[in-house]
Amino acid sequence: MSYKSDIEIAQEAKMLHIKEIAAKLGLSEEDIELYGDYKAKIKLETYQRLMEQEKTAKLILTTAINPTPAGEGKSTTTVGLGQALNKIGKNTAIALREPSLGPCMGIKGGAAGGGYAQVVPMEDINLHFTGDIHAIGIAHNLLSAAIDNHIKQGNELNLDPTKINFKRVVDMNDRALREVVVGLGGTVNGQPRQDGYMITVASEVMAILCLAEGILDLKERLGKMVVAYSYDGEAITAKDLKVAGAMAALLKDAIKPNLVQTLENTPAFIHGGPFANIAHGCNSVMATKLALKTADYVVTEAGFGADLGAEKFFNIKCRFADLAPDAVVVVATARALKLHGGVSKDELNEENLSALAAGLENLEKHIENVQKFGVPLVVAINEFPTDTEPELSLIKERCEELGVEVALSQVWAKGGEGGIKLAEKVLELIEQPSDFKVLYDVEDSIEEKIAKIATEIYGAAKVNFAAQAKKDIKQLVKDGFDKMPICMAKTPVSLSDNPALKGRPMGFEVTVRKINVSAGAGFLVALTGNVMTMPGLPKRPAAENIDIDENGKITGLF
Ligand SMILES: Nc1ncnc2c1ncn2[C@@H]1O[C@H](COP(=O)(O)OP(=O)(O)O)[C@@H](O)[C@H]1O
Ligand SMILES: O=COP(=O)(O)O
Repeated sequence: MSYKSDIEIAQEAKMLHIKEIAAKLGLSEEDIELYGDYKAKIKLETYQRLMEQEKTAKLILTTAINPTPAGEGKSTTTVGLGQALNKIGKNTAIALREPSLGPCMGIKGGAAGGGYAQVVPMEDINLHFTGDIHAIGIAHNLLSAAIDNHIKQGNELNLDPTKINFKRVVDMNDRALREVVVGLGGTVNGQPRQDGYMITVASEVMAILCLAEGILDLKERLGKMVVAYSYDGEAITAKDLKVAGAMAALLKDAIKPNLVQTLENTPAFIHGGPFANIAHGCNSVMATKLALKTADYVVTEAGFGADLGAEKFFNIKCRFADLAPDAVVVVATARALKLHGGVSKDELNEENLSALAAGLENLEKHIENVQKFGVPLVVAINEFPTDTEPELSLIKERCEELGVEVALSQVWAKGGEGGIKLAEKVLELIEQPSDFKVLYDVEDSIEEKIAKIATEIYGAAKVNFAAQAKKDIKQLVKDGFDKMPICMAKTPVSLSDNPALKGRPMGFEVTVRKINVSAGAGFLVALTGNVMTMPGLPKRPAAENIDIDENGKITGLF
């Protein structure tokens, strides 16, 4: 059976003018800054005014099991559930992250949902959108330039060029930039040193934009960014380099959340785009709080599986922003469960009940993990065209055996109509008490916090700290940075730090090789495995399928 592509469906959308979408949320034309007819930013003064209101909506988080590289449908389910709730008369908004151009041009494709559950205009959203990620990149690279310029201009801060832990960024998957040498060409060009590039969404500036609540908070956080150490081991910050103000100025528009709509005209706040394997993987606090103040129900998502995005949503975003989710949707797919049951990537479309049954252990662990945070949950079986009835029934039956709510979600194929059963289950859950609690106390030691996440959420038997990680901990304690939440940098395809361990690995050990401080974001990043901060393009990049005609119509973007 042939299906319309995402972009074909999106280009047929009957969009309302963004003023009408804003009006659905009680926002007037004075509250928004138009970016054409279908995109807008919310003014900061509107944000401040709304934050003074008592009202707050019910908050639903969409997470998933450990995904295949293509993703299992969190964004799609978030959009579809938002559409379904509106279809049954609930005033609902969604809050998503904005796509990075790297995956768009690489393997993943867009992050605007899929099928009949997409945000639109998807070409704009997936390409430059309102320029936020470009602004984040240039603010980040201003700081990089300031570091090398400081060394060139006399190095008053006694900065040790071998202790710069701040790479440059670009919003593209470009493995050739992972390790570079800068400052070549003689002293006129500065002092040669090894450097490298990360993908922009891995920048701490992105995390800061997603956690800040206004310009002054943004500027203060930017100033706290630790970018290097002096020869006598003192932390050197963006404020020491005197560029925090300029960085904040470059972000004056990026800090404002974006408003667009879904295919069924559900309001969608899209703002910030950190990945969940190398950063905290959640859209901005400001966008989420705007949605909570203007709608009655808010559906938001966190990246990759519940061991990454959801864990960080609970332990970092909710902790900092004083949020308490009322329900969680755990997206599961037959294809990902078969992968966890041992099926190879190119056989995922064939029915395999024994592999599916084996792979269900991954879903079971994620169910247990979400339950540790005290929030009611429902499993959404995201139906793919290749799924068979026996496969879908097997997943449903296991959930029922576990005493867990479960609903078949057909939002990709049917839009909101395909999510009504899921929406009804979510509404039932929301009536139950939610006893949300974080997993650890920030006052615990760094080792204890990391061990808690690895053993409780991943199922690890033990955590090993490499020599460098132990050195990092000593420095972090000396600098007073040890009482912060932890942002684990780990592979998304396994509960463990080993991509090869599928299903529900047991008895494994997690090794933390390095720990960086994101002092502006307010968390520590614990690096495991060989997590890439600069992905590479695949053999056949998605970019090869993208084109534009003489009328500006884009094709091949998915
Ligand atoms: N039920 C489905 N059937 C077919 N394709 C789907 C379905 N759900 C999602 N997709 C596609 O899979 C990819 C990943 O979906 P997405 O919602 O972005 O996942 P995630 O947010 O978990 O990464 C997208 O290309 C999307 O169009
Ligand atoms: O950070 C990763 O996000 P997705 O799960 O949406 O790819």
